[in-house]
Amino acid sequence: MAAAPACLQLNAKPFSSFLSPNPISKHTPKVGRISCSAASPSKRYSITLLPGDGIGPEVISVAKNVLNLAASIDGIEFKYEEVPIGGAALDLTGVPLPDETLLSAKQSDAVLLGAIGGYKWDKNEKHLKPETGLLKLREGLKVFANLRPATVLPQLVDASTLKREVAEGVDLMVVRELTGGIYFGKPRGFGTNENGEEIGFNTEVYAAYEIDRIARVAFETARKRKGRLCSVDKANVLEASMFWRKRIMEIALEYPDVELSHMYVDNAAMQLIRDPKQFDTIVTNNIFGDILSDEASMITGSIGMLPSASLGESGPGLYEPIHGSAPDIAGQDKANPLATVLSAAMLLKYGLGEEKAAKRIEDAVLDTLNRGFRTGDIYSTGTKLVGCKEMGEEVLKSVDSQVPSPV
Ligand SMILES: NC(=O)c1ccc[n+]([C@@H]2O[C@H](COP(=O)([O-])OP(=O)(O)OC[C@H]3O[C@@H](n4cnc5c(N)ncnc54)[C@H](O)[C@@H]3O)[C@@H](O)[C@H]2O)c1
Ligand SMILES: CC(C)[C@H](C(=O)O)[C@@H](O)C(=O)O
Ligand SMILES: [Mg+2]
Repeated sequence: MAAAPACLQLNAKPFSSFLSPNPISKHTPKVGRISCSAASPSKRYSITLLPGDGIGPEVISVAKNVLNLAASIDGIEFKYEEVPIGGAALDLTGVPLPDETLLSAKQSDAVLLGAIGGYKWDKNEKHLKPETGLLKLREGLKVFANLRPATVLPQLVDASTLKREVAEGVDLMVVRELTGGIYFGKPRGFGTNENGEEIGFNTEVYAAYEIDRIARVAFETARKRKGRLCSVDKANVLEASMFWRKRIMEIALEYPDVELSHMYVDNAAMQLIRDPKQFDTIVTNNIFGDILSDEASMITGSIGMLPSASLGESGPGLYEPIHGSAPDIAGQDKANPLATVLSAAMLLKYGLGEEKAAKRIEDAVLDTLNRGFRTGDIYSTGTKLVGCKEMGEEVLKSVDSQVPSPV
C-alpha cells in the first residue's frame, strides 16, 4: 500500500468550524482514490480502527457509523481494518501492541482509537500494560504533535463546573508534545538508592529538535487562531523546562506576529480555572499537556467532549478522544461518544483533507445538542438524557438531515 501523505503542512489555511482554527492540515491524499460514476464511491480511504478497552468499543461503534454516513454524502468510502490494542490485545496475543496492529496503523490513511486500559491489567509489569501499547503506537507513528481543542459550546455552558461568565466563550487549543519528555526519557526504572531503599525513577529529557518542531506547530496554530501562544513549563525548577523555554524563545524569532508568553505549570493550572478565556493556544510538554487538557476538558462540560489529533511529519495521524476507558461506566451504555465523534471529524479534516465531511459531523453534533440530547456527563435540567447508543442515533439523524434532497 502506498504511504499516506505528509501530515504537517504548516502553512495550510485555517478552518472555520467550532473546533477552532488550526494550522495543521493535509494535502488531499493521492493514494487510495478511484474514479468512477456518480452512483459509486469516488474516493476510498483505509482506516485502522482500534476500539481498545472499556468504553472504547462503545464510542468507536458510534463514531464509525457517523463517519461512514457523513463521508458517504461526498462519495467517500472507508476500508476499515479493526485490530486490537491495549488490554484487548494483551488478552488475545499477550502483548499490548501486536506487530500486526502497528503495521496496519502505519499502512493506513488514518487511525481512529477508542481508549485503552482497565483494572484487569493495572498490576501488569510496565511492558505488559495497555498504556505501554498506546505509547508504542504514538512512538511508532511518530505523532509528536497532539492537538487538544477545548471549546465551550454555547449549548453546554451550563454543563461546565465553572460559572457561566467564566466558561462562556472559552476556546483554547492545547498543543501537547507527545513522543518525548518524561514518558519516554531514560534512565527510568526501579532500583535502590545509596541507603538500600527501593526507588522508582523517570527522566524528563528534551532534545532541541523535539522542542523546535512542537514549537513551530504551536506558533503556526496560534498564528491561525487569535495570535497568542502561552508556553507552559516549570522553568523555575527543572533544567528540562529551562531548556524548553530557551528553545521556545529562539523559535519565537521566526514568528514576530505571534504574542508569546510563558507561564509556570502550577500557575497555569490555577489560571485555567480562574480565567480560562485568557488562553488562546497553549504549548507544553508531554506530561503537563496530559494533565492540563483533562483540566481544560471540564471547563467545556465533560472529558467526554474533547477530541484530539496526533500528527507527525509524515504518515497517518492518530485520532482519539482525550478520555480513557472509563471502567466505572463501561458496558452500561452511559459513555458520551461525542469526543470520539469529534475525533472522527478531526480525522476527516486533518487526516484526509475532507473538510466538508468534517464540518458535517461538527454541525451534526451541534444540532444534536440543540435538539436537547445529553448523555449523563453533560446532562442539565430540561435536557433529554440518553445513552451512548441513542446519542449516536441522534447524531446520525442530524447528519442525515444534511443530505441534499434529490432534484
Ligand atoms: N487515551 C487513552 O486510551 C486513555 C486516556 C486516559 C486514561 N486511560 C486509561 O483509562 C483507564 C481509566 O482511567 P481514568 O479513570 O483515570 O480516566 P478516564 O478518562 O477513563 O475516566 C475518568 C472519569 O471520566 C469519566 N469519563 C471518561 N470518559 C467519559 C465519556 N466518554 N463519557 C462519560 N464519562 C466519561 C469516567 O467515567 C471517569 O469517571 C486507565 O486504565 C487509564 O490508564 C486511557
Ligand atoms: C493512557 C495514557 C498513556 C495517556 C497519556 O498519558 O498520554 C492518556 O492519559 C491520554 O491523555 O491520552
Ligand atoms: Mg490523559
